[in-house]
Amino acid sequence: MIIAVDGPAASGKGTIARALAQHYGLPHLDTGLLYRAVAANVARLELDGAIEADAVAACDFDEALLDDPILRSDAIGSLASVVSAHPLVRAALFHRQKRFAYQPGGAVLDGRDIGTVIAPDADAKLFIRATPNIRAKRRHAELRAHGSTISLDKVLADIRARDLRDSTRSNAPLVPANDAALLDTSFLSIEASVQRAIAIVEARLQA
Ligand SMILES: Nc1ncnc2c1ncn2[C@@H]1O[C@H](COP(=O)(O)OP(=O)(O)OP(=O)(O)O)[C@@H](O)[C@H]1O
Ligand SMILES: Nc1ccn([C@@H]2O[C@H](COP(=O)(O)O)[C@@H](O)[C@H]2O)c(=O)n1
Repeated sequence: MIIAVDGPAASGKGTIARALAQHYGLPHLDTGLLYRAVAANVARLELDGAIEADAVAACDFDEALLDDPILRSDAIGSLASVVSAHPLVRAALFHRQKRFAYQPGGAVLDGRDIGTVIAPDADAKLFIRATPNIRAKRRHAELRAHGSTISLDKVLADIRARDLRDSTRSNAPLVPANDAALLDTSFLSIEASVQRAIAIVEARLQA
């Protein structure tokens, strides 16, 4: 079974995807981490992420980078959204994601284009939403808990900029797949969001 979980920054898709993976005993891939690793590599090599050739040169990153806490920073999230707009960067990461999705037994993937591009025939597709203000508050609390001193206003501005960039790029934009179930977590607890997500998957499996 393949479960695709998409949605904008800090909507809760990763939290839900991890819980679904645990519930169904499936492996999980946070595809945003791959783009964040490219961004961190761009920064490390002092390249310009807005230049496609520079971003492509950073796609060959060390696997250990995926565990580096630097990937969780707000700045790397924003740079990831810049490098991810380049078609050749998306092409460089495409097969890895596809292989993960179509491995024997299935998988859960979360990102921006899982239901539309990576696994268009996924058994269940969820598109997770929450208001920008609520997403910013959640992400701000998370960053602060990890020692960041970033302001809530800056987090909100970055989330709005990222939403715009991710949803208006020409290649694999952030849009719900036609057959995705929409789940707004704005006024749901994590527990309630996960229960709704499981109910959606169950309904899809029985359809
Ligand atoms: N329903 C919820 N209620 C309160 N907090 C939540 C809820 N869902 C997620 N969170 C918290 O919000 C933050 C962002 O959630 P999460 O990392 O799952 O979002 P995401 O969409 O995967 O973000 P990213 O943009 O990094 O991919 C985390 O700190 C998480 O614990
Ligand atoms: N399937 C994906 C996943 C992510 N991106 C881009 O990466 C940025 C960081 O992603 P997070 O999920 O870790 O926030 C995101 O803003 C997207 O630009 C993507 O394009 N496709």
